[in-house]
Amino acid sequence: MSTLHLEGVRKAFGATVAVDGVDLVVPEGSVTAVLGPSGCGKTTLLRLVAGFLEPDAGTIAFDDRVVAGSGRPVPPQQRRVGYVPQEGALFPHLDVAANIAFGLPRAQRRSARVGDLLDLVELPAAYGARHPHELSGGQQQRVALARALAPNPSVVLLDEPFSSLDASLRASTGRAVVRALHAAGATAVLVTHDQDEALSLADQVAVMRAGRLVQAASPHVLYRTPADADVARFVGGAAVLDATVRDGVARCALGDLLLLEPVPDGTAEVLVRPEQLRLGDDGPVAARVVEVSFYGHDAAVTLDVHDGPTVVARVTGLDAPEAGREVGVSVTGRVLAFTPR
Ligand SMILES: Nc1ncnc2c1ncn2[C@@H]1O[C@H](COP(=O)(O)OP(=O)(O)OP(=O)(O)O)[C@@H](O)[C@H]1O
Repeated sequence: MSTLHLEGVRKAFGATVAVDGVDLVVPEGSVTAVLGPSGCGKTTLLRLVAGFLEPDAGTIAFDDRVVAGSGRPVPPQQRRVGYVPQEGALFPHLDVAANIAFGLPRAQRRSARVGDLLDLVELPAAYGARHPHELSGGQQQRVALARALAPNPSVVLLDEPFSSLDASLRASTGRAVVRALHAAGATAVLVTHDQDEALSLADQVAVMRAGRLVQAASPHVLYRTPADADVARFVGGAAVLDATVRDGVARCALGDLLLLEPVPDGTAEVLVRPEQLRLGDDGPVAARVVEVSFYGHDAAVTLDVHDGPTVVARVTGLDAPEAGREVGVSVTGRVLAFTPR
């Protein structure tokens, strides 16, 4: 496996700049999720790494081996890239073992490697004799990963691999796939527009917007210190409130809040996450509960702050108030402020 380096990578289709000067490093043996809304350039980025497209500018390298951007590009079949598409694209007429072995040199096709790969993706060896239509969608995606890992690729690329699965299968398949990637020591890029998937599965999340890479960081850092208010809103629930900052304190509709990182005095926007809001009778800010989405383990409570905006609090299911109630709101922990650009 290799460390993947992208430097100044650009790709336009006519007047549409799909990928606009992207710099990104995916360290060897780690998983990076590329996260962004539809049309922001995620798939184009993946296709550039795979070699299905050539960049207009910039370089792509696997360790110090430049595969695009300097002289003749290395063709896809010589890049040693494993590709897992949205729906497994398994060969329906071949059994699972033959599907996995397809990517191996002929001499190795009957070796124990197929069994090892089934084991790696946590499927029983007996499944080798099944055909794809005898597997669930999640199992098919695991086979697709096993096939991609079979020839020991330098980099594994996964293009929205769980999007066709229902919610419960998506989470468990995602975890199994990431365990298999880590066990194989794979360097992987996972494209997704699902923030929960990106935060819960990846070592690094790279957020794209309109072709540009806006921030690449660990899930924890991204959630806690997003680069700007738009990233904050895109990654997790967020209330972004107008504020006035003075001496490290932001005054806003939710009271006087301490800042996580200093910003200059003056106008700013502050980020308050739903789980930072506490509801009770004695909170300093008065609000009315307008809606409660109850999920059992927790609940999303929509609040109309008196003389202020509508915000959402996330509380444990046991603490969920009833709609129509008047509550007092307080904010726990420090908040991040963004100054106007
Ligand atoms: N072959 C192409 N010809 C022309 N325009 C293209 C081509 N491929 C992509 N684009 C455009 O480039 C932009 C980025 O597309 P891309 O498929 O990379 O986005 P995406 O983030 O993967 O979107 P989605 O989540 O919907 O798959 C879009 O505006 C798209 O219309």
